[in-house]
Amino acid sequence: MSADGINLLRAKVFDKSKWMQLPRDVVIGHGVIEQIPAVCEDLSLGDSALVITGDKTRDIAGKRVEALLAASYDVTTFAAGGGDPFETIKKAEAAAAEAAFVIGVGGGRVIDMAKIASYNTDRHFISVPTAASHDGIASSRASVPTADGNVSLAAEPPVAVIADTAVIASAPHRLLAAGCADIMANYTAILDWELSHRLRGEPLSEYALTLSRMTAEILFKNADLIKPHSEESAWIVTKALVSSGVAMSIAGSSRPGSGGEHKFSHALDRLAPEKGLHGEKCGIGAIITMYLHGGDWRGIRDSLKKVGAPTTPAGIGVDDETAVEALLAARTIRPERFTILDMGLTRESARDLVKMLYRE
Ligand SMILES: NC(=O)C1=CN([C@@H]2O[C@H](COP(=O)(O)OP(=O)(O)OC[C@H]3O[C@@H](n4cnc5c(N)ncnc54)[C@H](OP(=O)(O)O)[C@@H]3O)[C@@H](O)[C@H]2O)C=CC1
Ligand SMILES: O=C(CO)COP(=O)(O)O
Ligand SMILES: [Zn+2]
Repeated sequence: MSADGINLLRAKVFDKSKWMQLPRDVVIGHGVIEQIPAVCEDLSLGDSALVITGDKTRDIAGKRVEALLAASYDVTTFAAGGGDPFETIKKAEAAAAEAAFVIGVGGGRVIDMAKIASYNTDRHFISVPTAASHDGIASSRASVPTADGNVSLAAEPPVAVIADTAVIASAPHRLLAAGCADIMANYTAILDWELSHRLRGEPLSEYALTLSRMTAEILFKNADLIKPHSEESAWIVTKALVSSGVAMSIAGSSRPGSGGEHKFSHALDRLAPEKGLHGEKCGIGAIITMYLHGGDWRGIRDSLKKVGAPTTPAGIGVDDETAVEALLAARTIRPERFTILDMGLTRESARDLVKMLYRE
């Protein structure tokens, strides 16, 4: 099924896509997963819950969420495994239609699936991230891969975020570092947005832009504090990811957090599907787009190194020529989203950039 098809699945009573919807309860800390029943009660969400969770994350936290809710709610589980994402979303929607509210327990893919299923069935959605790997934790957008590159769809923002730092700190450090990289990419995303505003008259939200930049700045300043398997680090990064997601909800688009570096990442999703995490690819892309903007690309590279994120295509097992292809293909993904990569990049200049900027 296509991205257009998925929008047709939605038969809403009213259109909330232009509303600024933000989470009401944000609970971040050690052991807070145990507070899920209290949060559900606080929000009076109804008496039946659908838990959407992943293959690995079900054991990590999904089963615990099911057990905690079972005492007071009718609980059904939907396993969001692999396969065609739109087919899986369609099945998740059928399950969501039978429940009063939806809980997504997992990484970015699972959370996006849960928020689309919630949006298309008008159900409240609770976000329970098992990793601080992406800034979709609290946003009103969902990113779904298609043959033409990722599409960014309007989706249900979480009415609550419950982020247990004990769970998040136990995840492989690579996931946390990817979350840092996804946020550092905000720097170049907003430069692209400003460029498009100046050159093309694209509307700009000062609030969303400022929040996105401030979030990146705070993380940038705290990069030395980000350590593997530390709950303090999990707390710092998760708060930043929530804040970045709120910027997207304010803007009503992913513009504050997604520019040319994200298009590069989406191009790699197609050209080298099994290589690298979303945030890792965005961080690597941001080094080049920051250089092209004439900004502090070394600062981005050094901060990525500090938090333990890769800084070269080789760092995620991608060869230089594939990175060149991805830079060129990036422009064809969501061409309406103007970025620095639309400013005259050639194959020759892409090769020079990859050679110059991706030396260790
Ligand atoms: N909506 C938005 O605004 C945004 C959306 N995104 C989207 O998010 C996705 C990227 O998210 P990301 O989390 O990097 O990737 P995934 O959701 O694909 O997760 C990566 C892997 O990590 C596993 N995992 C998650 N938590 C843990 C844990 N605690 N311990 C061990 N393994 C764990 C997952 O398991 P499992 O198999 O259970 O899933 C999966 O195998 C992309 O699809 C991207 O487009 C990114 C940024 C913003
Ligand atoms: O990843 C995002 C922000 O970090 C948003 O995703 P898109 O690039 O698909 O809009
Ligand atoms: Zn991202």
